Amino acid sequence: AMVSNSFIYQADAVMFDLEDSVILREKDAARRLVFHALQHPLYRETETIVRVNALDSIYGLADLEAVVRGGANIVRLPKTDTAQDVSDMETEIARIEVQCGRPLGSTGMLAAIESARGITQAVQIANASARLIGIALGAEDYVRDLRTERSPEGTELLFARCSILQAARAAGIQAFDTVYSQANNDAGFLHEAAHIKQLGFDGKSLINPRQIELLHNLYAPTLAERDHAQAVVDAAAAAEAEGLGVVSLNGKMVDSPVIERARLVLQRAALSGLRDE
Ligand SMILES: CC(=O)SCCNC(=O)CCNC(=O)[C@H](O)C(C)(C)COP(=O)(O)OP(=O)(O)OC[C@H]1O[C@@H](n2cnc3c(N)ncnc32)[C@H](O)[C@@H]1OP(=O)(O)O
Ligand SMILES: O=C([O-])CC(=O)C(=O)O
Ligand SMILES: [Mg+2]
Repeated sequence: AMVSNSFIYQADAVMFDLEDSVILREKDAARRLVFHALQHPLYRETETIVRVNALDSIYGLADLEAVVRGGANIVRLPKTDTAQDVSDMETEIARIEVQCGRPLGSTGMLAAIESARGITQAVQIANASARLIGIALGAEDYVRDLRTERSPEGTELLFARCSILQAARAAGIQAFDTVYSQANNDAGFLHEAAHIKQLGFDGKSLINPRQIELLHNLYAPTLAERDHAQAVVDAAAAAEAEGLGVVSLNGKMVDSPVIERARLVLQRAALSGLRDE
């Protein structure tokens, strides 16, 4: 049921999971279901990501064949520990693209880091392939590896989150935060989401449709913020036309970091709309 209607919820992307939310005896059925969903006309307008099983499992290669042939936009690698994991997956994706006649390089990749070993390798992982659109944290597996559990403050995840952000930004790709597992705890979700937005993450994996609007609303600027950003971008354009590097807007200096931030606000307004004051 979820596969047949998840496009209606207006998430930024829909991620089908073949890995840890699918029990072993359903792996083949799930793969077939996802293969067909990817080709359904109703998913054409949606960015599709599929989390496949790792290549060193007995399901990984079959998953990848179905997902690339089905035309997924992005393959999510679970439990990425090394840059080699990314390269191995990329080699197989390229082979399948050629074999099935898809343009070489058309399938993107997103590497989830879910272990202490992976976090130590975050920089190498983030630079392992030109196909990588981003890297992500998988916190449930990560805290298991650390021998702790998740807390509301997320102290135990701070090092991993900062490592992922640093590595992603240095590589020029996106950084995505992990799931918040309590689907009915809106306050807890919002607390964590505000924290990861402040750290600099581009977004977050969600497990339940109720979390979509909460996250969009958090990332969406207010009308005042959007208008201010527009004024900054307009002032910058006027300054550039006059050959000036720095300009003042209502007495405040507007230079290139301020302009970049204003562009991000406008981008988020376009993606997520506006939130109430
Ligand atoms: C550690 C990890 O690996 S996490 C990543 C893998 N796991 C997942 O992705 C889990 C996906 N999410 C879920 O299975 C469920 O949302 C749960 C188990 C967390 C909560 O289940 P429920 O309490 O039954 O969900 P809820 O009652 O809110 O569902 C409401 C509606 O949303 C739909 N829905 C719920 N979750 C999703 C989802 N992730 N994607 C699409 N639709 C969904 C339900 O089918 C239901 O639709 P309906 O009203 O048409 O019947
Ligand atoms: O990647 C995620 O956010 C979900 C996951 O597998 C984990 O937390 O271990
Ligand atoms: Mg995991």
